[in-house]
Amino acid sequence: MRTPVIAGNWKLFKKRAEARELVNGLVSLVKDVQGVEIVVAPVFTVLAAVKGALDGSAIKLAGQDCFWEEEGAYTGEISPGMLVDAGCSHVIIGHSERRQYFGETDETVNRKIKAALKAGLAAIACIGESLAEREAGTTFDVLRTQLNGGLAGLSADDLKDVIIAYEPVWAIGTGKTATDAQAQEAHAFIRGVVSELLGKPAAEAVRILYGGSVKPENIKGLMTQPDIDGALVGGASLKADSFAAIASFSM
Ligand SMILES: O=C[C@H](O)COP(=O)(O)O
Repeated sequence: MRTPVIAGNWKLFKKRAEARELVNGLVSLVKDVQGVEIVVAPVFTVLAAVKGALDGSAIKLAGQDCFWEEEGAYTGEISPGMLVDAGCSHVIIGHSERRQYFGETDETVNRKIKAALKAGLAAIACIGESLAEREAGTTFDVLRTQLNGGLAGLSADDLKDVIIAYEPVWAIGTGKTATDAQAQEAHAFIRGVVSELLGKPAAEAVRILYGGSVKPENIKGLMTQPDIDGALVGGASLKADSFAAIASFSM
C-alpha cells in the first residue's frame, strides 16, 4: 500500500507574512486529514518562518531545489544538508521550470538526487514531456530518457527515498490538466521503466505523483487511477482552502 503524497510547490511566491498566513490556515484545515503525506515547498527565505508555523503539525517541509555539493565556493546555491538544517525532509529536484530556465539536465538531476539522499532528504524527482514532444509522439522516449539519466546509479534501496513526479509541461500552469487516462497511461509507463531499471518490488513501492493544473475539482478523478499516488500542486497550493481541499481528496 503506497501512502499518497500531496505536495505544494509555492514556486516564486509568498514572502514571510504571506507564507505564515498560508501555512497557519493550512495547518488548521488539514488537522483531521489522515493517511496522506502533506508537503509544502516554499522559497528558501521563508523556510524558517514556515517551519516555525508548522510546529506540532504533520505537514512536511521541502526545498524547491538543492545543489549537489555540501559546501564550498558556489555563490547562490543551497546544499542538501542546509535544507535539513532548516527543517526540510524533502526536496524537489529537476522541476521543468529549472530544466527550462536554469539549465537543469538529467545529469545534474542525478547528482542532486544522490546528494539529497546522502543528506537524508527524500527527493521529489520531476520528469515530463513538452507539448511538442507529446505531439511528435515521443512522450515515452522522453520519459524513459529522463528516468534512465535521473535514476542512474541508484539502487532499489535508494528508491525508497525517491518520489517521482510526472508533470507534463503542457499542463503546468495552463489550466489544461492531462485527462485521468492520459496521466494513468504515463504513470503506468513510468512504473514499468522503474521496474526494468530497479526491479518490480521497487517499482511497486515507489510513489508517482501527477502535476499540472491539479485543482480540488480534478484531484478525485486522478486519485482513482491505480498508478497515481498523489499530486505535485503549483497554483492551487497558494491558497489554504484549495490546497487543503486537494489534500482532503479521500474525505
Ligand atoms: O510543481 C508544480 C507544477 O509545476 C504544477 O503547477 P500548476 O499546478 O500551477 O500547474
